[in-house]
Amino acid sequence: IWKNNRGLNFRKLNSEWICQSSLFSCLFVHICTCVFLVILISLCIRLAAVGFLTVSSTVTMSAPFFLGKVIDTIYSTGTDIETMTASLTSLCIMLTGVFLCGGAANAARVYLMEVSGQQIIRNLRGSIFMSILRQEVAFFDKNRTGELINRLSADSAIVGRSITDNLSDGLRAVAQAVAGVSMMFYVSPSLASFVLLIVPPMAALAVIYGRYLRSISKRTQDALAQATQLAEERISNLRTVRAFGKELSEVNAYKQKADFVLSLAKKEAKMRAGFFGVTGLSGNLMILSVLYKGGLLMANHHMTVGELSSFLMYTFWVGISIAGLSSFYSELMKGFGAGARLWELLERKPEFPLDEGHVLPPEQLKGQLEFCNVSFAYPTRKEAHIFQNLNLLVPAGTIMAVVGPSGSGKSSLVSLLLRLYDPDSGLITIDGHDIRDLNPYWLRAHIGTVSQEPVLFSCSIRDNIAYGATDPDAVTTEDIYRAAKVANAFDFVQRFPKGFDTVVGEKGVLLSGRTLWWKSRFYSQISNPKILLLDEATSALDSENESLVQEALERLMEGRTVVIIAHRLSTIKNADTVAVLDQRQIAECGNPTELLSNREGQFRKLMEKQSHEKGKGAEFILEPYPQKE
Ligand SMILES: Nc1ncnc2c1ncn2[C@@H]1O[C@H](COP(=O)(O)OP(=O)(O)OP(=O)(O)O)[C@@H](O)[C@H]1O
Repeated sequence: IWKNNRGLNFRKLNSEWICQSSLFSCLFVHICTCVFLVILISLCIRLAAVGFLTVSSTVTMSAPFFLGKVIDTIYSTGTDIETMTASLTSLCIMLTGVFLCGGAANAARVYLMEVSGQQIIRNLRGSIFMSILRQEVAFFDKNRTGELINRLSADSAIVGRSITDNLSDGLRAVAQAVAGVSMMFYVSPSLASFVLLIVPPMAALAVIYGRYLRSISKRTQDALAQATQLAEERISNLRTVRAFGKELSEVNAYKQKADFVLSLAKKEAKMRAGFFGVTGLSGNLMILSVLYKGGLLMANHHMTVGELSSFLMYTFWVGISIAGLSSFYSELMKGFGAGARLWELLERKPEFPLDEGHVLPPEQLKGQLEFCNVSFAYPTRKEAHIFQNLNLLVPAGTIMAVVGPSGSGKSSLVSLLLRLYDPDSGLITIDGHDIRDLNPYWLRAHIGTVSQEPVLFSCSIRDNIAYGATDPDAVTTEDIYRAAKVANAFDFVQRFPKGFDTVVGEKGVLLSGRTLWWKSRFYSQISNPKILLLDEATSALDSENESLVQEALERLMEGRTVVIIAHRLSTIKNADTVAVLDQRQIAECGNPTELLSNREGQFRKLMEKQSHEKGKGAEFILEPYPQKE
């Protein structure tokens, strides 16, 4: 306002504007404060965890030094029982206090790391889920559901664990190894240099092992994703599996996939066993060499018994830390292996961004649809062209029926209009605007679809209906009842004991099959779209339901641009125009009665074929074909 209205008289600003702007600034400040606090708290949690880690590691690593002092006290005080008791008591009381602090710090560290680890996994899963849902439809043609679910659940858990709990344990092992080695040098530099000769060969072994583990972990997660993919597909299509009696062969197929996972796990186990065997052996060799060389140093009075004991304990601790480090390294490499695909998924930019850089058309939508020289092939089957230079115009407010043989591309037209795919060349426009320039959310909100395979989510019928609205929370019960009445389904749903609160099962199977799927999907046209795409809308209905739905459809089609994709005469009887799809183009387009009167025409032949299939003669088509008034 300051920039654009320099001549603005501030006295003229009304109090409502001032109230609103101060409300917005308050809200803005509140949001900023909340975000800042959340960041501060999570930072504090991590800092506190690191603090507790430092305290617990310092206490742990100082223990051998003080225990060595206790031993030396025992030796130096000789046989004077009273002095020894006094010295030992004070030393032990002091050390018990220190150890208590160390124990408490360790418990706090484990708790904090566990909590922040779970937070990281939650955030990771949220980001992956968002990244999956943002991808274009063609991505889901190439990547199967089961595989993606495996990435979301199993892979993210492995990656999360490897960078949280594991990282905390790894940091602790590093801190303790560094402190232990330093103390070993402090207690006896010559003994330390001798013992640590074993480290370089162990490090080389660890690098080789890490590389192997990383690649095998990637292969294992891929194999697991394939097994999950098979299971997901078969479980979600259980009725087909049961109908063909394929349970046993499917179990065998799954077992084969699981066997492959097992064989990879066995390879990993062999490698792990070898590595941990070698690290265990080297730990014992270190202890042995300490005793050997340390014994000699003691004999030459270069070391006291307390120093040797401290050194021995440090060697134990360093050994344990190295074992911890190798398991940290293994888990980290496993995490990297499992994470490779996750990063790909997180990094992947969808081919059509959901909302960036798009505009809303300035004027009110009328609903004219046009395909201009459209050529298209599915990204997974680039060689099979679905359309080549296809042209089609659907004037605003008219009803166009698209017919054609199976596989001619009728449903593909709908997919292109919804911008689930982009054409390879040519233009698709709505009111003259290229749909690629329009905001996809806006586009889909103004196009209502009733698809061949409508799906219900496993929640109440009420929630399923509200799902179609732009803001489901704003949908009132009256809106839901109205949508159901328009769809001729109000009485039908009210007959359920819980009415609109009836929870439907997976894919709506708790209700009476496909009839309800279709109807319920239809309720979701609650957003009152200007353009309706009906894909095989009534193909799954019995005659009673078909007439109910037909009646509802007729009511709904009023004043909208409608594209009906159907084979049936009954479903296209209201059409103003019929377009026949064949050979990747529109073969015929015109008034249905005129098209039917052409005996050599494609539409006539299609309809004749259908009426013969129904056991009726060709006359059937011409005689009762309803004339639109
Ligand atoms: N996602 C996809 N990926 C690759 N090919 C596809 C995809 N969807 C459909 N097809 C293929 O595109 C062609 C046209 O399919 P489409 O479903 O549009 O035809 P249709 O005329 O609606 O068929 P029907 O009447 O049998 O439903 C078919 O050969 C089909 O196998």
